[in-house]
Amino acid sequence: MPVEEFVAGWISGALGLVLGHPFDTVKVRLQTQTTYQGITDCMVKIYRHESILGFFKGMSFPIASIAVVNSVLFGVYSNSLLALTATSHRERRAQPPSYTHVFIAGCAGGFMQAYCLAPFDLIKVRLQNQTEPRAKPGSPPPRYRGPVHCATSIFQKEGPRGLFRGAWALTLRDTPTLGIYFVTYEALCRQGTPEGQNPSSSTVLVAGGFAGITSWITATPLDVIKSRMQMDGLTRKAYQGLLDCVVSSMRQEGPGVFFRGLTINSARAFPVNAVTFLSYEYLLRWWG
Ligand SMILES: C[N+](C)(C)CCCC[C@H](N)C(=O)O
Repeated sequence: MPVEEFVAGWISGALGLVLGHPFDTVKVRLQTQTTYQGITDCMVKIYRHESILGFFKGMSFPIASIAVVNSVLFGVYSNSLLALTATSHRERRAQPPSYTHVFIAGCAGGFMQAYCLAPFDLIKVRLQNQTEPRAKPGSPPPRYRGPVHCATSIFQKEGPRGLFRGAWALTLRDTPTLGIYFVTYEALCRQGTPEGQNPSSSTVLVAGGFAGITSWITATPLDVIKSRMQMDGLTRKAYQGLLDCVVSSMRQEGPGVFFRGLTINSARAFPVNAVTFLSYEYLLRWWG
């Protein structure tokens, strides 16, 4: 099994992640808290109360976990294509796989990475939702002191299954939308590149950026549900399950609730995925 794809997936994912984390914090807050009027209000409040560090809450853990998550996504994707089409990544420019194969391989990668991502994403969301300023003398300490403390408290209070809270919503969110992600990337790359050649850097940046946007647009409704399920059970249990979360969110807040965080998700998705695909392509070319 070729491993370059796993390593390239990890490095490129980490680069994209740092760039996109501040957007991600704003998004999670908008989706799960009602105290903010919109993106700007949320950004100003985070900055005032929590300083610039507020935007980077919960980042150290995703950086570590992206090693697993992105390498699983890209590694499984590329190896599934190898199984489906019998072509390695080097041969795929000359013999491009069909979009159906790209979609299936993308879904396979998405499904596998969702399970690895679930506990890490849960911890990220819980930490991002802590609004207490850091280390202010006299103020009550936040519920979780950091990622490890967060993981152990969830484990103790909610059991091992607690670490997989929201995992179903996450799998449903990621399986089809990562299929869409790779299909968009491939389609845009092919359109901007003469046959048989490697796409140029600018083509890769644009194709990667739009792949991120289309994938996030389609993922946002389930992203809202996923974040809410992950926060559920912290103080009291509000939802009976995934469907109940969909129905009660819709009843209480109207259909617009499913698009919370869409603008910020898209704004974040372009740079993050442009950088992810550019570094992924270059690392693979560099390794021959
Ligand atoms: C499928 N879904 C849109 C949910 C995620 C796509 C992940 C791509 C990239 N790691 C990012 O964080 O943007």
